[in-house]
Amino acid sequence: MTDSKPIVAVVMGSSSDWETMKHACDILDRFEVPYMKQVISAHRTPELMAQFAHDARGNGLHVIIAGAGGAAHLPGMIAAQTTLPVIGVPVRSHALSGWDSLLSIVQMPGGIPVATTAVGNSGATNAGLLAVQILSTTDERLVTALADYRNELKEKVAQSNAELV
Ligand SMILES: Nc1c(C(=O)O)ncn1[C@@H]1O[C@H](COP(=O)(O)O)[C@@H](O)[C@H]1O
Repeated sequence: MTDSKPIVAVVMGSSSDWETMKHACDILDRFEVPYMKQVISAHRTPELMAQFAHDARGNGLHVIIAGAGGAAHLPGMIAAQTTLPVIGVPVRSHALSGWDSLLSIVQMPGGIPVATTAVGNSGATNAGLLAVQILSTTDERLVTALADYRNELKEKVAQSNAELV
């Protein structure tokens, strides 16, 4: 994380979600996007969640990434209280392998969107990338950095094909 004022927040329902949510932070680190990370729970800390959501735009945030598992109400409840874009990451649950997390996040009522990713680590990676892509609409440095990232993906595929023969 850089020392600049955070423009992305990565929040999660429990510290047990960190193993997943760190993948979003890895992307933000790579693209040198300043971010904050915090455990906030709609269930366990409802007042903190409401305060965070209400203050988010005024505090300079541009995008919120919210990860939660099980009855994953956190992304939707934050989205209900801010007009910033909210990206929801369904964390894989033990009991139901993340189906519960996914369905809790994805089925938002019309009017209050949450951009929902895939379950688990690659979902968190994509949440980080989607945040960077949103920020890139007003930041040319990120446009170039995203193009470099896509080229690296192509090179990795070419490399894996070279190793197949
Ligand atoms: N889904 C939520 C919310 C919420 O949505 O506000 N708060 C905690 N949790 C989830 O409970 C799971 C188990 O948490 P613990 O490991 O702390 O028992 C975590 O995946 C967390 O995201």
